[in-house]
Amino acid sequence: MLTSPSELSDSFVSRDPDDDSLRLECGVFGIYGMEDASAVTALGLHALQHRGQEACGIASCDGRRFYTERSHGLVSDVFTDADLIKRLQGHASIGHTRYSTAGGSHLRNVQPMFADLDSGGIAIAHNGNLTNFMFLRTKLVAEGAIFQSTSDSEVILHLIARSRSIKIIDRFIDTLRDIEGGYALVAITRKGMIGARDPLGIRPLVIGKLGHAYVLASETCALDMIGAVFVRDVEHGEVVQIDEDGLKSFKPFERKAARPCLFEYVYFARPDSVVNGKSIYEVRKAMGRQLAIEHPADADIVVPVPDSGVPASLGFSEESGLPFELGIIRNHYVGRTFIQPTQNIRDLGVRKKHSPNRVVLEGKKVILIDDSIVRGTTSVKIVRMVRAAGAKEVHLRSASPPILWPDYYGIDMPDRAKLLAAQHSIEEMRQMLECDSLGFLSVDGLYKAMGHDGRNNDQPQYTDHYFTGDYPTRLTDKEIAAEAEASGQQLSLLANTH
Ligand SMILES: O=P(O)(O)OC[C@H]1O[C@H](OP(=O)(O)OP(=O)(O)O)[C@H](O)[C@@H]1O
Ligand SMILES: NC(=O)CC[C@H](N)C(=O)O
Ligand SMILES: [Mg+2]
Repeated sequence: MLTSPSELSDSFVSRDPDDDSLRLECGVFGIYGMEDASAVTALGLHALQHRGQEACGIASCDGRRFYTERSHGLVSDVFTDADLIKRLQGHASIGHTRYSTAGGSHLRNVQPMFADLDSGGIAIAHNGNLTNFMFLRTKLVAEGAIFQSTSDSEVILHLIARSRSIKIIDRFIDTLRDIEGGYALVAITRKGMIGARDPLGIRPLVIGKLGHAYVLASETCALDMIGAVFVRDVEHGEVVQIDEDGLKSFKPFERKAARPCLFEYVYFARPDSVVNGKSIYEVRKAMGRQLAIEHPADADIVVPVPDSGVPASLGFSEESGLPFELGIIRNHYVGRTFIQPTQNIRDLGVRKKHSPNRVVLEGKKVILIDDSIVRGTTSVKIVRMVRAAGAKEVHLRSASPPILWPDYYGIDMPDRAKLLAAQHSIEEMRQMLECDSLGFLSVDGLYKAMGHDGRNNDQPQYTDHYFTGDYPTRLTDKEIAAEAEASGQQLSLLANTH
């Protein structure tokens, strides 16, 4: 008998049991008008690897036929050989690095996804998460649609296929009118490339140029990687169509103020990227400076929890005048499939990702800075480790506010029951994390670091729902999820595909 978990729990992804940290989302890349476009895409995906390490894929088109390759694993493991351009031919190509947020970690959910339309083929790659995907999928299946995956992104293909509009761009726009949530999309057809960003600009997408070729990418670091110049961000709610006549822009939605995701700035984006005109590195340093103003401590050194705690620690050190020291060393070669056969080995495994630098820590009063505390798993390990290495005091600081609410727009966050700050007071957390003091950047402080006077509560400049519970869109699926779960509804009876 075929059995599978319901789609609600199909977002299962095998994790290293010690790896409870926040997970990434996805990266998208596209290039149109370049010979051997797939090779450039592979390069671009290398720069977007930090956004998703579960799987990756590339699709290309030579104007007539489409070619795709999708696989589990890292870009450097999957797209290695020189034959790539023979297998994935053409002047147009898109790529994806995935960390699943809807649909499990199965090969059938890996992107780009391809569909044959009556008007020709289309391949699509999606970063983000649709908040009404269950609703749409249920409706489509009732109408006879046959889904090949359990990913939210496939809904987009079905809607494009069913649109009655003639031109592909209109079919695309019809689809965007039906979907809710966060998305940065890139797609190729036989004639060109399309890019789109959700009406609030929750997920990022930029436009670049490499010679005459147009490039679309989640982050500017992918443009830097291939030597492309940055042209501009795709605007919130904007759809761009790129073909041999150049780039056309469409703004099909009722104009709303943008609300990009603050977590891109706190954690996701690479420090060398510029997102919506702001340097990630600079704003993270500013978060650290603001944190030093809000939560100073009588200490000797400022130590980052690498990697993403580093820029904030530099800012904290600058503002406080305390020296910045690398008191914890991060091992970059730790695989995520480490198998721990016994508890003993598991305990040793605590050090596999981070190790204390005893020379720096011994006898010191340490300010330990991380960008965020989600479940607290990283923090408790590291505080203990720093103390065991001889630190006299450990003052833990988070360069973002307490995370109280989960995300539904493409970030894999645990539900409220597992979010440390949603369950405990600051003092309770301090005790659980075994630190001498604990401080979080305030919400207004975070907005100040982003260059504002504070949060504009009437019209927040960003989406900050994980800190405030103020979700910027409808959460249609969440509303129907409880009902679906109660009735034991399953999206797919196919247990897995390899
Ligand atoms: O409270 P927790 O549930 O442990 O999650 C929070 C941690 O997860 C993230 O780091 P991660 O290890 O994912 O990546 P990084 O090396 O880029 O900082 C984040 O930077 C925190 O360190
Ligand atoms: N995190 C993401 O952006 C993932 C994209 C899409 N929701 C998927 O699960 O494949
Ligand atoms: Mg970290």
